[in-house]
Amino acid sequence: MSVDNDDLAALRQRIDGIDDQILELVSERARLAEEVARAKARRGEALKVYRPEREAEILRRLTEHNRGPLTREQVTVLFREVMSACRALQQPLTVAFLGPQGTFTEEAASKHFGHDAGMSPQATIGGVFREVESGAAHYGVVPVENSSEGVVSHTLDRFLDSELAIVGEVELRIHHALASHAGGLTSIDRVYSHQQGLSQCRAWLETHLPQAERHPVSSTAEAARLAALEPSAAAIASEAAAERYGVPLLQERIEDYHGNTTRFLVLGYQSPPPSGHDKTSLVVSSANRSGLLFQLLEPLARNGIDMTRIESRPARQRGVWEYVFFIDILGHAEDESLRGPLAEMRERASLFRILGSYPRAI
Ligand SMILES: O=C(O)C(=O)Cc1ccccc1
Repeated sequence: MSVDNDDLAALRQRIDGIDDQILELVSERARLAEEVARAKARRGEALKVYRPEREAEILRRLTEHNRGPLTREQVTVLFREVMSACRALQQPLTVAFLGPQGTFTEEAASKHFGHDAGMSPQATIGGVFREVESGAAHYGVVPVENSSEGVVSHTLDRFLDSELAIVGEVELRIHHALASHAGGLTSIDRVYSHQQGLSQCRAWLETHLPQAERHPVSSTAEAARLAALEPSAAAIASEAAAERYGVPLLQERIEDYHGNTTRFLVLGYQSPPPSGHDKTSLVVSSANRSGLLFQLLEPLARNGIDMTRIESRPARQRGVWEYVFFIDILGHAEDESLRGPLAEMRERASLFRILGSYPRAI
């Protein structure tokens, strides 16, 4: 054996030794999680397996301590999986998401909860809300806005008649692929995708598939499922969805904007306590008179509170040309700095509801 081979064998042996230590430590962490569950049971306390603020704190601390060579994202993925496996030992979580399998929402849900959560696909966004409202799922994940295309209005509208709270947010880079059994672009006569997928690839479609009809369907994965059945149809979906439904890829990365990102919300019953890096989502409305939106927002401006989003939607139950505003601000509703301004807004508004305070996406 050459010296080089001896060196390699020694390095591999060290790696084996480290793997044994990692396994030992991860097992110890898992045993502690089980211990917490037993201690809570003895005291008759409700077991709260998923604590978004605690998980966010852990990830923030670890990524701050990280000195490389693994990236911040890699460290986050590893530890999310460790936490997911430990949580599953305490109690299996069920997470409803906009399905079928292979949607971007499923990817967002796995990114957030890790692969040890039980995933429950729903055909519609409304179905995800219902599944959590009825208690059939512990949490739900739905798309809410895209960096280039704006809001998923159905998600916002659904909040107006739901008691659910926002307990977290997830951001995901989105790459779209065109998948089809057609031999080439010229033989495609229809394109299926979620409305957001069609919009995010509008310019590409106009250039490359001007002849094809656009068919919005309930999700990109549903589009891939349909394209698998029709040889002259194509789907705009993720590469993973195309693979799952057995549809060949014709073109990758067809999104019009580099950096295309979608934000998803995690739905649950109760917002978590402050993590130190939080966001708060509100829905507000006031009578339709000039200057009232300004008055509603003035306490935020006066107190230097950062607003990251404002979206207006028709307030259907309140009459024609009445609007509600969905507002995101930085901070937690329980933070001292937010309490006063929020109380002032509440006084000025005809409708005021805090949808949730939750850790900002990492
Ligand atoms: O249809 C999906 O896969 C979704 O999860 C909704 C969506 C569609 C397009 C971009 C991001 C999310």
